[in-house]
Amino acid sequence: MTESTSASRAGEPLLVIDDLVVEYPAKGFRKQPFRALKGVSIDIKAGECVGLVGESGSGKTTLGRAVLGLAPVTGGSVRFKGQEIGHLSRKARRALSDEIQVVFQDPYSSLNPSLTIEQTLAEPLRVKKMSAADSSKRVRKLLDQVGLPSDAADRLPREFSGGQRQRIAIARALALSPELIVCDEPVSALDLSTQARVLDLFKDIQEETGVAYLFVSHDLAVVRHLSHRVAVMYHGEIVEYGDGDKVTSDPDHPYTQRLLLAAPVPDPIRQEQRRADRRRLLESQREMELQAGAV
Ligand SMILES: Nc1ncnc2c1ncn2[C@@H]1O[C@H](COP(=O)(O)OP(=O)(O)OP(=O)(O)O)[C@@H](O)[C@H]1O
Repeated sequence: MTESTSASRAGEPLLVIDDLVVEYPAKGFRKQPFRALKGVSIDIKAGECVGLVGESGSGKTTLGRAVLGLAPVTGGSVRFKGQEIGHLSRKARRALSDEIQVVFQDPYSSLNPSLTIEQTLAEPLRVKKMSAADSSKRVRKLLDQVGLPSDAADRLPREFSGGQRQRIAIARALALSPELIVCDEPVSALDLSTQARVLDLFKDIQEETGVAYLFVSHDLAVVRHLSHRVAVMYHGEIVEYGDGDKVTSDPDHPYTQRLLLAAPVPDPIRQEQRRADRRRLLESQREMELQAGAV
């Protein structure tokens, strides 16, 4: 970090994304670069969970990748603790991995099938030159933190269910005590009851460690569970951003209202009411568009 950036940004949130533009280069049938993020601004404070919702293709994963220094940033900035991280070399990115970690969607492909759980969790510790005894202690502590028995250490990923594998992935992300974890749809591949338990685990871990999350999901109900603030993304732009309860229960933007009404609810009568509300909302939006001559 340069002195000038750290001094001039004193007191700013942990992560500040400011007017971020990401463009994927032209390739194959695409003759022009594709602008996946069109001037996105959000911030995350230490210990906070910011949920990022939007439909498939809206740019959520691209934003998560930008925070990990893995997206082709062409404008704006991503600052972590005052340091610009949008354009890091591979070496600088590796150094930052102590502080920013990631949990991916697929618990089946994100763990190396030939490594025991102990080897998986000890890998980042070994890179940090932790002694074998300390590493073994840390692995037991991590397993305990994510609710797995210590004898899980000697087993292989294939011996675990999807939910348990996601717990192992979370333990791996926690190994170096990061300050921020990018969670990219971490419960989408799990059944509903397992989702709820893993979401509770994310919440407990945040309370215990003070880690911050950028929590990406297409599902408003999922981000509602643990987000202090929620950002809604639509076609590469943030269309609504604010208090988590407000955005997920009484949103202002028509796109968020549509997302909310599209989310299934277990009660069939409420579900039918939602369908009717959704139809009315779509009709009134269509009318407004016609009046404005937009269609
Ligand atoms: N490597 C890439 N090269 C070119 N275009 C890409 C690349 N990755 C993503 N895109 C495009 O950028 C847009 C945003 O994709 P992104 O994966 O960020 O969306 P998303 O909201 O995370 O969707 P999903 O939930 O389906 O993963 C999409 O139109 C996608 O096709």
